[in-house]
Amino acid sequence: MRKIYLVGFMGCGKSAIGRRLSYYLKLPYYDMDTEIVRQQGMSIPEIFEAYGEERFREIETEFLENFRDERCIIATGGGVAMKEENRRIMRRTGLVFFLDAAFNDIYMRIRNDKNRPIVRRSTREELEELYLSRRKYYHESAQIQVLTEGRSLRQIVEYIGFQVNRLKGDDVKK
Ligand SMILES: Nc1ncnc2c1ncn2[C@@H]1O[C@H](COP(=O)(O)OP(=O)(O)O)[C@@H](O)[C@H]1O
Ligand SMILES: O=C(O)C1=C[C@@H](OP(=O)(O)O)[C@@H](O)[C@H](O)C1
Ligand SMILES: [Mg+2]
Repeated sequence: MRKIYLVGFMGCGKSAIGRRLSYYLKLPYYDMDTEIVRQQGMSIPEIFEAYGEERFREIETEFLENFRDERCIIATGGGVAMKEENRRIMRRTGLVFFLDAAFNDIYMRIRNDKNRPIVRRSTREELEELYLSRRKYYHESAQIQVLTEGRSLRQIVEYIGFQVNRLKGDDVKK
């Protein structure tokens, strides 16, 4: 059962695109953060505060391991692709898209967001450093890179939809 995973840095559009792609491809959609918040009965900042980031990372892996075998779209959180185990699970069970966006655009979108604890605790410089250090892992996890700069959500959805249909049933590089 092949899933469609969206990976990339905070604010690259995983959640917004996942939701729209779900209508476009007529597939169920799940946002990992939303699912984890529901499971835990706490917001993301509350989980970070109460259990620490490490425990949040374990919860993410547990989610990927245990999620039902269903053809669906999953928007990951921006840190999910950092763990080798997570990358392995995603590539084994689906097609992974890296939504690549420019740091300046990302920063404008996330800088005032109170719901992202990493943004709250970091300076712009620290976030840019994190953005640069994480790129390698987004590349490693994804079979397909999507350049989103200067593109509307609709254009990105249509492009991903096209790639999904093109690759249907094909064996992509694991
Ligand atoms: N290509 C884009 N064009 C316009 N707005 C975008 C684009 N990508 C993301 N956004 C907007 O940026 C904000 C953050 O996106 P979001 O989907 O929450 O990112 P992520 O889930 O990757 O952290 C949302 O308001 C979203 O609509
Ligand atoms: O990049 C990260 O480490 C995180 C990204 C967030 O998801 P988004 O990428 O949807 O913002 C959320 O999982 C959490 O705040 C940690
Ligand atoms: Mg999101």
